[in-house]
Amino acid sequence: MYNHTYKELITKLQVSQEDVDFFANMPFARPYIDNTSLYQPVPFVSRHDKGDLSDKFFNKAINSHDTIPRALAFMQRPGSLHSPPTDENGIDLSQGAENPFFITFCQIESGVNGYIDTAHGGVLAALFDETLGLCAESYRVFVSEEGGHLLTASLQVSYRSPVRTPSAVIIKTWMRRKEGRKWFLEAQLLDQDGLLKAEAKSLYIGLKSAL
Ligand SMILES: CCCCCCCCCC(=O)SCCNC(=O)CCNC(=O)[C@H](O)C(C)(C)COP(=O)(O)OP(=O)(O)OC[C@H]1O[C@@H](n2cnc3c(N)ncnc32)[C@H](O)[C@@H]1OP(=O)(O)O
Repeated sequence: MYNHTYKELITKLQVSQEDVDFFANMPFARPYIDNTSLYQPVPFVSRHDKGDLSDKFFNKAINSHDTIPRALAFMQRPGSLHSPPTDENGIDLSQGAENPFFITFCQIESGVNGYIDTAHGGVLAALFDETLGLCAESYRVFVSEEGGHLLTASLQVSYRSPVRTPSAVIIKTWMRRKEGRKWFLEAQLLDQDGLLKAEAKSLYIGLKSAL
């Protein structure tokens, strides 16, 4: 999977100041970038070239001026999240659409179009999968402190309204519940005006042994 652990990568890689400055000009992103925010910018690990053949889809194929030139990730500041409150079904009550655990902002250009001026649904599914995967990995590392990599077992996307290009979007992701090796997560993709564009539900499964 990687020659480094996710914890090493998210701790050591740098957040691009250019990406922060780019999204800081957008009103819908500013509350997350503000110093008083409950969120902190974290490296979008899969956008970084690690000198090997991992993450090529995100750090090369869709990392160009006419595809997805900018992507910026945020995570809830760790601290109050250990042993988060759960209900009788194991649902994490500390997270949801109003208080997602992991967020990404993406600038989407016409190089990922399907129809004219419209982002391809497969690319939106990939953005969901990656952000949900990073959410699950970050939760695993910083909250539940468990070992073992997670793989996508299923991803269900509901497309509510076309995503126009070029445009900037926010993808909010959160942990729903955990059952043994099975991690259930949810997500929303919204435009700059806060309109819901797509929703997703995913299942990640912790590997029994290393890849
Ligand atoms: C590190 C930073 C990067 C983070 C971002 C990453 C995001 C992108 C991640 C990916 O895109 S990964 C690539 C796409 N995914 C794959 O290639 C996974 C291919 N599938 C597999 O390798 C295996 O099917 C898998 C590891 C997911 C599960 O195999 P296991 O042998 O470990 O599972 P097992 O068959 O023992 O099932 C365990 C439980 O999960 C359930 N399950 C397994 N697959 C399922 C499925 N597809 N849908 C629903 N349930 C499923 C299964 O029923 C069972 O439930 P119960 O415990 O309740 O009985």
